[in-house]
Amino acid sequence: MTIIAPSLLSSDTFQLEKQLQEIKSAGANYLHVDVMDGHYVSNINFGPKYVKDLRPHTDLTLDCHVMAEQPEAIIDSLMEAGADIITFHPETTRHAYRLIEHIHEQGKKAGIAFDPSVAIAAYRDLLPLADQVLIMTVTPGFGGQKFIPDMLEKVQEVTELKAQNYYGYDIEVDGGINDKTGSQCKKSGANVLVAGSYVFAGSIKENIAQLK
Ligand SMILES: O=C(CO)[C@@H](O)[C@H](O)COP(=O)(O)O
Repeated sequence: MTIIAPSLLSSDTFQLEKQLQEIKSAGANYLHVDVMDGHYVSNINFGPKYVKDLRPHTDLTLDCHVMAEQPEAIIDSLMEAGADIITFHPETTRHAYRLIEHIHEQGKKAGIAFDPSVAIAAYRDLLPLADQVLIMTVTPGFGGQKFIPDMLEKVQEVTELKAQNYYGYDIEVDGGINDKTGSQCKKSGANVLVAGSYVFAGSIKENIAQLK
């Protein structure tokens, strides 16, 4: 089954309640929430307060992608606010292994995210612990960017490592995902598709059906 994770970044804040219902009835599974700090990436958007406010309005899995330096400073607040999955970039913290353990101790799922410039080999030792591996298919920071086809090799690499070692992680892709690139990613092994601009432009129902 393909898990569909519409990205909150592309939603219309003033239509959010309606759009949350639309994505849910169209079959979305997660709501992907980008948490940015203006340092690791140059954009700033949602934080723990937003996640806390959002939580009573949706039963979709809140899939928080933390794009921040020293993610340990914000992760506890996100988990307390109701985040279900916390994914961070391992190069942003000194003790990534410990941080995954800490997320698990709070009963949450932990993901590791790979910027297009970061090799899987650099964080190979984290793979057995991860519930989710996020392959960024654009440089993180903004919605509406063009998919980087070379990242399909990275998706294949984590797919092979998963099969060879019986790892349990989901493989998520994020950035420039639409019906065509989503299909390529699925063929390469991805089972979680994050999509922002594609889902929220036009008919949410049809767009999610295409992704599925
Ligand atoms: O993490 C990010 C951007 O850094 C994403 O989650 C975007 O929100 C994806 O937007 P589209 O590329 O699908 O428009």
